[in-house]
Amino acid sequence: MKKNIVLLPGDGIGQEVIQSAKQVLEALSEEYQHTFTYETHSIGGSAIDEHGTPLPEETISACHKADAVLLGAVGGPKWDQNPSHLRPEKGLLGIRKSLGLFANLRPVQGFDNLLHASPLKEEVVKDSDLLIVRELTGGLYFGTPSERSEDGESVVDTLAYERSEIERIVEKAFQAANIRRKHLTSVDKANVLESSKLWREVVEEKKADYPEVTVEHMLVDATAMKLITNPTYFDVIVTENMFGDILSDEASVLTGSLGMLPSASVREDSFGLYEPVHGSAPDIAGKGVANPLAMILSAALLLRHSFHLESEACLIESAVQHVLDEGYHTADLNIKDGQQVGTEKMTNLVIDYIKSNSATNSIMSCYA
Ligand SMILES: NC(=O)C1=CN([C@@H]2O[C@H](COP(=O)(O)OP(=O)(O)OC[C@H]3O[C@@H](n4cnc5c(N)ncnc54)[C@H](O)[C@@H]3O)[C@@H](O)[C@H]2O)C=CC1
Ligand SMILES: CC(C)CC(=O)C(=O)O
Ligand SMILES: [Mg+2]
Repeated sequence: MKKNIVLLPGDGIGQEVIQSAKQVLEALSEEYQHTFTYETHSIGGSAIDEHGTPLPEETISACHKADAVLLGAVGGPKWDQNPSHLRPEKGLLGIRKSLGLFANLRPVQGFDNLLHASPLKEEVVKDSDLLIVRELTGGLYFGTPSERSEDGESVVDTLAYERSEIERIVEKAFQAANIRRKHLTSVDKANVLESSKLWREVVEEKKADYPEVTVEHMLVDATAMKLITNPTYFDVIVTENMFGDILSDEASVLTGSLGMLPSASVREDSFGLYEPVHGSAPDIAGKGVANPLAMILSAALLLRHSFHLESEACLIESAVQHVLDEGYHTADLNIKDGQQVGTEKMTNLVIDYIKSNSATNSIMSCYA
């Protein structure tokens, strides 16, 4: 298979973990004789430094031509205080919007050997396996006006949705629930927000199309509590952009680290931009200690969703599981036993497993 992948390393540890994902893809494509070509473009703070804008035209145009995109992370203290039109986040929000990536799929699946890495009790975390379907191109992060008054004394942000935007994300969530455990939790704040009332209406309308899926509505504050007290309760969660952003960082606690959560930002066709849930982690950037597994698992999602390479995706996931089972872990994972390794060593361990198991590829673990 011949495919062109655009790499957007971004800032901080984005620059480090994207190299890990690329190396894993290179090893895998060699084993399976695929021809993947890579083009690297800038986004975020590093793009401001190089081009004076967080989202250069050439980055946008390369992404539109690509078969899939891998993104590291953007932002950092150097740029975060800039005027809003220069904020690196505009670069990330901008590329998601430009590519029409309205759905962000965030699978949260614990690995057996990381049960102790979570600060939560093992019996609470065990068997948690959920999917957060986050609306990605609307809601509070995109609504206008979003500004500060001239005197600086008042501010406004806007949470706006069109019915059609809610319909398409809710449809995605029903589809996902239908092929998983058929339990959909729609999360909102309908006791306060108009947008949530319309959201509920749409979910209620759509459920007739999926009679086998059990649907419920849950307020976001209660969901935040239940997510860490009874995570196995959840199968698929669908929610507004900012709620999904916050709940997924919270859900990462179930897996032991934010460095373990991959994501796929997708639309109706098979194109996608794949990005870890975490940010640029300026506190550890440049030290060679970042956990590359969220980024590597995002590459697995790319292979599965955009290229339909299920065996290859599963091999990456099996490799991650195997390396963790062997006791290797990066510093973010609070594990007493086992061996702590840096980004490069962790990446090489994953690659070693891929190289020695591509012929037999016993599928040990796959995200739905
Ligand atoms: N998708 C993106 O590009 C995102 C960008 N950001 C940006 O990243 C910058 C830093 O934001 P923070 O709030 O600190 O969030 P963050 O996700 O970068 O880091 C939060 C904490 O988790 C740790 N962490 C995150 N990923 C890790 C990994 N792979 N391995 C080991 N430890 C990891 C960090 O060291 C830090 O202690 C800001 O500029 C923010 O705007 C934040 C979230 C998402
Ligand atoms: C710019 C932010 C919305 C990035 C972020 O935190 C995320 O997408 O998870
Ligand atoms: Mg986030």
